[in-house]
This record gives sequence, C-alpha cells and structure tokens, in this order.
Amino acid sequence: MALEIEERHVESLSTMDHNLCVKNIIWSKEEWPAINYDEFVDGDDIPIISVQVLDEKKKKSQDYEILCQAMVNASSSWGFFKLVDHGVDLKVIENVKLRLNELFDLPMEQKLKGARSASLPLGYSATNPDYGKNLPWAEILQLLQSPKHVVAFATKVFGDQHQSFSDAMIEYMHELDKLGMKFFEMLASGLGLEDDFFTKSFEEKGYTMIRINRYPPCPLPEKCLGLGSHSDPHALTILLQDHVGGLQVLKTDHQWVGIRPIPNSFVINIGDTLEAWTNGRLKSVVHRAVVNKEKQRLSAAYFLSPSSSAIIDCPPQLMVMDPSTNPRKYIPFTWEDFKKELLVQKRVVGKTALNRYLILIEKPI
Ligand SMILES: O=C(O)CCC(=O)C(=O)O
Ligand SMILES: [Fe+2]
Repeated sequence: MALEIEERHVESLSTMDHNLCVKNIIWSKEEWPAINYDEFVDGDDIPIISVQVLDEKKKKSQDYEILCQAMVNASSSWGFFKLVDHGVDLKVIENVKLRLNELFDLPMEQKLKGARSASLPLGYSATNPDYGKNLPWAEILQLLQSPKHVVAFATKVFGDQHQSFSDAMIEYMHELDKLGMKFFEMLASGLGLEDDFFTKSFEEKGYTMIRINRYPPCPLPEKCLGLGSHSDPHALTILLQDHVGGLQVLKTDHQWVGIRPIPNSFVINIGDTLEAWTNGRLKSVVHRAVVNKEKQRLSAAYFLSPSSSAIIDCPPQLMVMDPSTNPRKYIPFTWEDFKKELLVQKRVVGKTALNRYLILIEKPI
C-alpha cells in the first residue's frame, strides 16, 4: 500500500520537464515531521499582539509604548508573533487570496508562461527544481514588490486580462509595506532607538518581495514537507495564511511547535537581517511548513528588505563592548552585498545566508 502511494503521479506539481511521482518528493528521514499540520498546544504557541491602539494620535502614549515593548519581547523570545486588529482592509486581503488561488488553479501550461528564469528566483515554479532533493511539496510564486514587475509577470500569464490579478497584488503589497514601516518604527522605539532608525533605510524597495506558496493535498504528509526548515534572510516577514494550518516554529529547546491559524491575522517574524542589525537581540527563528492529506493550503510571505545602500550595522546602544556580555556578532555589511549572495544561493537551510558575516568569538578555555 505504501509503495502504491509512492508510485502515484503528482499531477499538481508536474511540468513537461519534470514528471513527478510521490517518491520523487519524499524527504530525507531526519526531516520527516513528527507533528501533524493540525496539532496545536494551547499555551505553547507564539504571542498574539493586537495593534488596535495603533493610531497616530495615540503615538507616544503609554499604550503605544507598552505595545512597542510587547513586540520587542515577542521578537526577542519567539522571533514570531500573531498580529490581530492590524487595520489592513479585509477586502484587500480576501481579494488577493482569491486572485492567487485563481492563478494557481490555472492549467500548468498557462502558469508556466510566467515560469521563473534559471538566473533569478522570480516567477512561478511547480515545486523548486533547483533543490535537487527534498523538493518542497508546493507550487511557488515569487514576485518583487515593484508594480512594473507584477504587471510584467501577470501579462505573461493572463495577457490583456491581467488587470484584476495585477491590481490585487499591487494594492496588497502597498498595504503591507505601510504596515511593515509601522513595525519598524515600533521595534525601534521598543529598543530605545530613534523612531526612524530602521525606516530611513527602506526608502528604496528594490528587493522587497512576496513569496506565495500553495501546498496541494499530499498523500504522504509524514514523509514530505511543504517547505523545509529555514530562516527568512530578509529583515521582516509578514505572513498571510488561510485557515488550514501547517506552519511550525522551532523553539530554543529544539522542539517544533504548530502555529494555530486565527482568522484575520498575520504572522510576523524577524528575518536574519534584523537579527544582525540588532546584534542578535531580535531573533530570526527557524520554521517550516508541513502538508496534509485532505486540504490544499495557501500562504504568502511578504519579505521586507532594506535599500541596497543600507549598512547593516548594530547601533552601539544594543552592543556592549565587554566581550563577556554582548560583543559584536556580525561584521557590518551592505544589503547590496547580502542580496547578491541570496540571488546565487540555491537554498537557505537554517541561517546559512548570514553565517558569512558572523564574527567567530573564541571562548576562553
Ligand atoms: O507556509 C508557511 O506557513 C511558511 C512560509 C514560509 O516560511 C516562507 O515562505 O518563507
Ligand atoms: Fe519562511
């Protein structure tokens, strides 16, 4: 029976070049998930933060300061939190989900008109052929935030019928960008930095992008993964997911924990760049997506990245020079340099993208 399943053709992830069976997408044993997509433990989940008080008039009020602190605390412990009452119009969110599902529902031939190129990780792909083994059980679309880029992609796939897809994506990314900038101000404030400490490095959006994952139902979810364990290399991720569930986060005790989806919320997580920027005070935490037998799942990760010229250097307030407490952990780097590395890197496993800037600290014997 198990063998029969492994021989099954995977229609939804097969292309003309890659005709896949379940066995081609089975992961190495060490990676098999021990927790199901719908296993959640109340009291062992990431914090929930409501930003209802986030109103310009209340800025600098005590409520605002408490909220900033809560965000910093969640970002320093879990590296993740759920955001509710976020203020992004639900119509915009529902519309983008609808348009994305419509896109993924198209025949493979049509989606492949917008296929990612070999040289750049942008566009559509049915799973990720670069990975060789441990293929994600997912269809993936990566697009830059730039409206021009979105329209160019959508025109390839939909021709002159691209408008509804393009408009939905552009509007959604615009809203998320505004939300992201608010977070950066709040994180800066909670860390005791000038409000614009981070935002002033986000004027150019060159490499801010969205990655949409649609995970088809999987007949062998105990041996496959939608997305393997990784951390996000950018500064901050705003993740939208549907009601199905599948996101799991690795805790400091090396246990995976399932993140229960809640309606009308986002999941926010710190990326490697922000971890380096704050000398490790905010944590970029490893996570993954598991799949299930019955339901397809949609998630969309919006990755905010700084201007190319931004120098990722920890401010002295967050760094104590005394090596026994909190010495500098990373060599300052420009986002341009880091971005180049990301473009050639095939796969992020753990925090490998950031390791090249790590300062190796010798421990006293
Ligand atoms: O699907 C998910 O919940 C996770 C997606 C994710 O981590 C990513 O796209 O980087
Ligand atoms: Fe991620």
